[in-house]
Amino acid sequence: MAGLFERDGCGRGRGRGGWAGEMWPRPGPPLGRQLGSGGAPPEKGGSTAPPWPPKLHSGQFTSIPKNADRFPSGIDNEKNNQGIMEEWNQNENENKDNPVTLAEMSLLNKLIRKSLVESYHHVEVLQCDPTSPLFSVRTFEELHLKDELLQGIYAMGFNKPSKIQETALPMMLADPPQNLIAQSQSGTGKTAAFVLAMLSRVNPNHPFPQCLCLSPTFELAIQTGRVIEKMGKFCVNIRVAYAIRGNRMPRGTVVQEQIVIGTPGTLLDWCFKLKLLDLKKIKVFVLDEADVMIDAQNYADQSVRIQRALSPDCQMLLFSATFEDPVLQFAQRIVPDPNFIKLRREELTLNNIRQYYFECENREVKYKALCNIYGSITVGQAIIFCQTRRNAKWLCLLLSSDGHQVSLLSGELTVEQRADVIQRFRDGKEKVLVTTNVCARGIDVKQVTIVVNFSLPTTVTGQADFETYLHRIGRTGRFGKKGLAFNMVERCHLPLLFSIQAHFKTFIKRLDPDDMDALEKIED
Ligand SMILES: Nc1ncnc2c1ncn2[C@@H]1O[C@H](COP(=O)(O)OP(=O)(O)OP(=O)(O)O)[C@@H](O)[C@H]1O
Repeated sequence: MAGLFERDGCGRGRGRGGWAGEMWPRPGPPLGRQLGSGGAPPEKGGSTAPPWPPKLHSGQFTSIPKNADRFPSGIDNEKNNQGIMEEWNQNENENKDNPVTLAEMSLLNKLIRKSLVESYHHVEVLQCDPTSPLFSVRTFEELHLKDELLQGIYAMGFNKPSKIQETALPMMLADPPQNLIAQSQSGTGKTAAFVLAMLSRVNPNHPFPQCLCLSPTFELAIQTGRVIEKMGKFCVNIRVAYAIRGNRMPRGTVVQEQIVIGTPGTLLDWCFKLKLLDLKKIKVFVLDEADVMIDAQNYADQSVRIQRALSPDCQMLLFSATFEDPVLQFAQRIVPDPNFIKLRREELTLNNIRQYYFECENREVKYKALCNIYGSITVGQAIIFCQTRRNAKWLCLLLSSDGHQVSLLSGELTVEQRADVIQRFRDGKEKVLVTTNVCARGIDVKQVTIVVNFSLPTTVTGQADFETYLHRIGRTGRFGKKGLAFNMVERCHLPLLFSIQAHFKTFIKRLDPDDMDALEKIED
C-alpha cells in the first residue's frame, strides 16, 4: 500500500448529507388495469408513459457505479491515485450518505425478495370478541375462494398459506367482515393476504370502486398494484385504478375500477376535491405499511380523513412491519373494534458474533489489516461498512485492483440499482460488498460470514451509534450460525469502541493487524 494517499480518520469534520438518488426514473403511472387478461397493457386512452417497469440492463451496476469512472483504468498507478485521492479529499463534505428512509428500505426489500421470509415465531392473536371461534387454515382450498382466484394463487407458485396468512385469511374473509390490525416482519405474506381479501370481496358486475388500498409512496403503490394484477390475472372484469401522483383525472370522470390503490394525498383529491368516488360504497379499506406511512410524511391525518367518510360497516384492515407506540396509536385511531394478529419480529443479537478490533493509525493500515484477514481466514462473503461514499469508493478500487470481486453500494444509486447490486451479491457474483449505511438494515444475505466496520458508526453528534452497530454486524451470525465482526479503529476513536462494548455488555477483543498467527487462530 506504500505511496497511497495518507489520511488520518481522526478529527475530520462531519459532512452534510449528500443524497443525490432519485427513487428511480419516473415514468407516468398506468391509469387503470384490466385484470383477467394475463397482465394487460395500460388501458386505451390511458398513460402515454414509457414502458413500466423501467428496464435494467444486465451487468450495468455490477461493481463500481458510473460516476466512479474518473479513475484511470490502471488504478494501480500510485501517482495517479494519489492525485485523485487528494482532490477527492477536498470535497469530503459531499460524501456523507444519508440514512435510507423506511419507504426506500421497504421498496428495496420488495424489489429483491423472490419468496417468503422464513419465520420461526408464533402468531399471537387478540380477538375483539374472544367468544367467537378462531379459525386457522392449512390450505387455500379451505377458504372456499372463487376458482379464478385460486388459479391466480397457484399461478403465483403459492402452495399453502404462510404463517400469518393461516390466521389472518379466515378472519379477513369472515362473514360478517371483521376488522384487523396485523403486524409481522417484511416478507411474511401480508400483501398477498390483503390482496386476496380485496379480490374475493369485489363484485365484478358492479362498475365502481369497492376496495380502497392506501400505500405510503408512489413506488410502493405500484408494487402492490402489480400483486393485485398478478393474483387477479384470471378474474375477468375486475379492474384496478392507481390514485397516484401524475395520474390526472378530470373532474366528472367516472371511476369504474373496483379496486383503487393510491397514496393518501392523491386519494384525498380524488375523493373530496374531484369527487371521483363514493366512499360510502367502499367495502374494504386497507392501510398498508402503516409504519412507513407515519414515518414518510404526515399521512396519518389524511388517512383518518378518508377513513371517517367510509360507511360504518366497511371492513378496515391495517398492516405494519413494526408495532412501535406511534404505529399502534395510529392503528387504533383508524380501525374500530380490531382483532390483532402479531408475528414477533426476529430480534437481532450479538450472542453468536465474535467481535474483534484493530487499532489502526490511518486507512492504509486498516486496509493492510483487511488484507491480513483475507490472508489468514477463509472468508465466504463479506460486507464492509465505510462512513463516507468517498472512503467506500477508495476501498472498492483498492480491493478490485488486488483481485477481489467487489461491488459498491452507496446512496447515490437509485433504489433499483441498489436492488440489482444486492441481488448479484446474494447470488455470489461478488464476494465483497463495500457500502455506507444504505444496506445496514433489513437486507438479509444469509451467506455473509464476516462484517467489517472500516469506520465505526457514529450519530450526528459524534457519539457511537449503537443501533447502527447492531444492525451492521447483526447481518452475520444469523439463525444460529457463527459470525465474525472486525472493527478498524483509529486511536482517537477508541472511546467509541469502548462505549459500544459497555452498551451491549459484550467483549470486543483486540488484535494486532500484523499478527497473522493470532488471526489464523480466530477460526479455531
Ligand atoms: N403463501 C405463500 N406461498 C409462497 N409465497 C408467498 C406466499 N405469500 C406470499 N408469498 C411471496 O412471498 C413474498 C413476500 O410476500 P408479501 O410481499 O406478501 O410479504 P409482506 O409481508 O407484505 O412484505 P412487505 O412487508 O415487505 O410488504 C412475495 O414474493 C410473495 O409473492
